Amino acid sequence: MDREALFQQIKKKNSYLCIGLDTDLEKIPQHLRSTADPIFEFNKQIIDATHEYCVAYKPNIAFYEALGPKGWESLQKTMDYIPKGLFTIADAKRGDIGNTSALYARTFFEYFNFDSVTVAPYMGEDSVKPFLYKDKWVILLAHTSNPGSSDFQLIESVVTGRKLYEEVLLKSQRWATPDQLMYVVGATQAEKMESIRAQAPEHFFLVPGIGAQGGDLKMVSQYGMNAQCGLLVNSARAIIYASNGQDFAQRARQEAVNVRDEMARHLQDYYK
Ligand SMILES: O=C(O)c1cc(=O)[nH]c(=O)n1[C@@H]1O[C@H](COP(=O)(O)O)[C@@H](O)[C@H]1O
Repeated sequence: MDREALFQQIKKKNSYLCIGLDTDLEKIPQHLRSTADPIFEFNKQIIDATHEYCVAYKPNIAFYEALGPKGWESLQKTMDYIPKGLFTIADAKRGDIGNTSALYARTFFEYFNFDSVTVAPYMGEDSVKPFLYKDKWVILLAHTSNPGSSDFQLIESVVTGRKLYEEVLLKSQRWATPDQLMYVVGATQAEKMESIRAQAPEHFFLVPGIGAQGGDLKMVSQYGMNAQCGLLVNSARAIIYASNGQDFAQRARQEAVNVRDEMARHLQDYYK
């Protein structure tokens, strides 16, 4: 899916919500656990209940690979089930020497047919470039949402005066256009959103960290939006585990509607 098509989806649905399919056997409702494929059954019902209110789904690969071959099978079935027109993100945080990255890219783009994959920039250009496929996206970690993000990402270069995440933003823009490259910017970094947006004015940002991690959707939207929206804001646990009873899908839908309604207001404010 290209940038314009993504923007059209956002406008059509009045939403830039990405739902994280971080599906954990320990957390899904009891009544699903005896089904043949509880992970897929859960995802299927979540997708049915929420797909009208979001523009993207992001399965975090850890939840699937932890289950071995059965987990990969649940992932494949989930990918086949996600309706056409929704953007898909393999949250795999990969990146290795070139020939290995090329195989990771093949896994997620060719085998599973994801639109995008999250990639760690630490190993540099030759580890990222194999993920640059026609009509696919690299989503590069820039400033992440977790407490440890300050360990390395905020280290300032004595040569350039820039922080490491700022170097990532600056240098990687030479590797790919905003039609192929997005950045991960944590919602918990909302106070830096304005300056990050200034450093990457055109790119889409994948913004995880609202909901369970307490990030601020209003600030993210106010400072992060650009002319093509430029935001995919992710929420996983707060939506998919809104209830662990029989009503889990209905409650997930209600949470998704609530986030969508707030997003619709932010879009209206920006484009008025
Ligand atoms: O790349 C990511 O998606 C990601 C980057 C980041 O900085 N922080 C972050 O939480 N994530 C992912 O986003 C999801 C957040 O889930 P919730 O906190 O449950 O909404 C998890 O799958 C994380 O792995």
